[in-house]
Amino acid sequence: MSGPDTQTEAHPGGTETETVVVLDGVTKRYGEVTALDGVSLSVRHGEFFGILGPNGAGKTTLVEIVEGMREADSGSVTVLGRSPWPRDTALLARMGVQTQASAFFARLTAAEHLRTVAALYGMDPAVARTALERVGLTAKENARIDHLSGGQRQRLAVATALLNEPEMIFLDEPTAALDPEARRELWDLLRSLRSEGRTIICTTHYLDEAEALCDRVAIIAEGRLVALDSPRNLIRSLAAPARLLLPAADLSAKEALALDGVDRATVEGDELVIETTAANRVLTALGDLVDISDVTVRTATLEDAYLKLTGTGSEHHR
Ligand SMILES: Nc1ncnc2c1ncn2[C@@H]1O[C@H](COP(=O)(O)OP(=O)(O)OP(=O)(O)O)[C@@H](O)[C@H]1O
Repeated sequence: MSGPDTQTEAHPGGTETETVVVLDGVTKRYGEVTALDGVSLSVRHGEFFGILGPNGAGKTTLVEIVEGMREADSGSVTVLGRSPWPRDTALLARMGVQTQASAFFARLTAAEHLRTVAALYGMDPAVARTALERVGLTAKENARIDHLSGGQRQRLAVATALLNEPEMIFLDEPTAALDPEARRELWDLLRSLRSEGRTIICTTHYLDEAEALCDRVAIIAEGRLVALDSPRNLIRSLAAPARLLLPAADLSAKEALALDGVDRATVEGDELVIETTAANRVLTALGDLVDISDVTVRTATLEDAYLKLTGTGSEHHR
């Protein structure tokens, strides 16, 4: 369905996808600092779109311009077919912005907090109940916010973005400071929001999160868009090698290097680390030489791609 508020984008396969956000040459300066430097990108309807980048890269500035909270110095911005600046209340009603957990009314209960936020935005306070149900917090509706766990508080933060049943949701580091179990539970919730057909724009510092959730990821460094693709394509386009790990006692680096397809072989502690872009071929060859159950395969991750693109860190981490 292509309504009057959306634009369509032709794809090589011939299909057309609705585009809900279009940025063209967006630049933003704060005095001497160029926070965004000619960023052009588009976000498709219904996608989970990640924005990644080192601290100070310009992510918040980018999201705030899309939300209509900041004005770009130059370039054009279209959201759901409209300009977000100057603030457009009809557009705001179609967006949900996750409030930061630190912005909560800490002494209120979860339900009171949501009713207060709803009232602030002129919504019926009854929407609080639906939002609490949606994030699985009904049992905690009467619990004070300062008595909630970190995961419950983050769910409440997501609930604030759902009060107006928005078409687009903006999330800002939704799983910051959560333990692994709480993160995974929140990921399930976020996936279910996406499966309802909502478009989600999410900043994160966690590469595993982007890999697990995002359809596409924009990587921003020093105000510029350095990559935009699916996590899988980003990993593939950089041809980051897979690493095969096995006990150093099983095979020497020299023997490994003699195998077809091995790019590098180094001993790290008591492990032999083999790098290859032909993991299947090398594994087959290793099967004749060592007990294959001793071999651990680590395929390239978004983190490999990210470190290469942003020029930070070591390429040889695991
Ligand atoms: N209101 C402001 N006034 C002046 N400089 C600002 C302002 N907001 C951001 N900046 C600067 O603009 C640049 C981009 O900041 P921004 O907050 O957009 O980055 P970010 O990628 O969101 O960073 P982080 O991951 O640390 O939140 C930084 O150099 C920052 O110091």
